[in-house]
Amino acid sequence: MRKNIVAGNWKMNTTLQDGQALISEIVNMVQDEVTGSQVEVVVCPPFPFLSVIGKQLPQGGRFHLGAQNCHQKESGAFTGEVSAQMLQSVGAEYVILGHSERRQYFREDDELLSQKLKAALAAGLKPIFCVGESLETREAEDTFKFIEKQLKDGLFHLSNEEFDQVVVAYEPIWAIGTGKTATSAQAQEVHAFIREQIARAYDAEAADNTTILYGGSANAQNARELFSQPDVDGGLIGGASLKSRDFTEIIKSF
Ligand SMILES: O=C(CO)COP(=O)(O)O
Repeated sequence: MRKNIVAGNWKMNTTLQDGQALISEIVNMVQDEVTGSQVEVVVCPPFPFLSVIGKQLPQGGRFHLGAQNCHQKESGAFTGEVSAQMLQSVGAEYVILGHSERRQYFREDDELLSQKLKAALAAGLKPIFCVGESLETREAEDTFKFIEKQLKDGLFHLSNEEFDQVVVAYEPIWAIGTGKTATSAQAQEVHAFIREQIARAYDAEAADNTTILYGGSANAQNARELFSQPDVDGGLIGGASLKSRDFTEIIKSF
């Protein structure tokens, strides 16, 4: 079902102690200040903190725990890796897959991401599947073609039932960590396009029910404008999710 979600991707930041202090501030501020709106908050700390941070989140409310990656296999001799089932067992409900940093630095391609998606879904996790073009692709006016291919090759192999569990995040690479946010019109244009592709691959109902988040230099100043767009259902926030006041303001932007 389509929801409003603000997700914080901490990436490889904080110590456990700093992360605990951050989340306790966020929880307090959100509980004091965010009233009425149904926005769901997903916190995605690094693997070693998941269990501890998860326990700090008020249960049964708007807060949910997410991970930033998972391995494609259920278990076995894969030293240093973390399975979807492990994440589920420590309380994660979501997992980010296909982030451009993983595609770029860890060479995750559509084939591997398809396997990771299957593994996440089999473990009962909800994937937050990221797509997004580089500056070069945008300047060559190939954005739509590129996004269409990422969706087709990485995501649309899922069955209707599987796809129901997926949140899509549009993260233009040129906007990530750069301070260059997509304008609300640029975001809306691509979000509407993604929804159209979902309607084609599945049906209108699936398209209407899919939550599509925007990510890339979203902050307390621009969130309201971005979230006011009809096809922008929330944000996947990097840098600003590490500052309790900024993150709370973004949550309040609905
Ligand atoms: O990559 C992002 C979230 O996954 C966005 O990062 P920034 O908000 O730091 O640009």
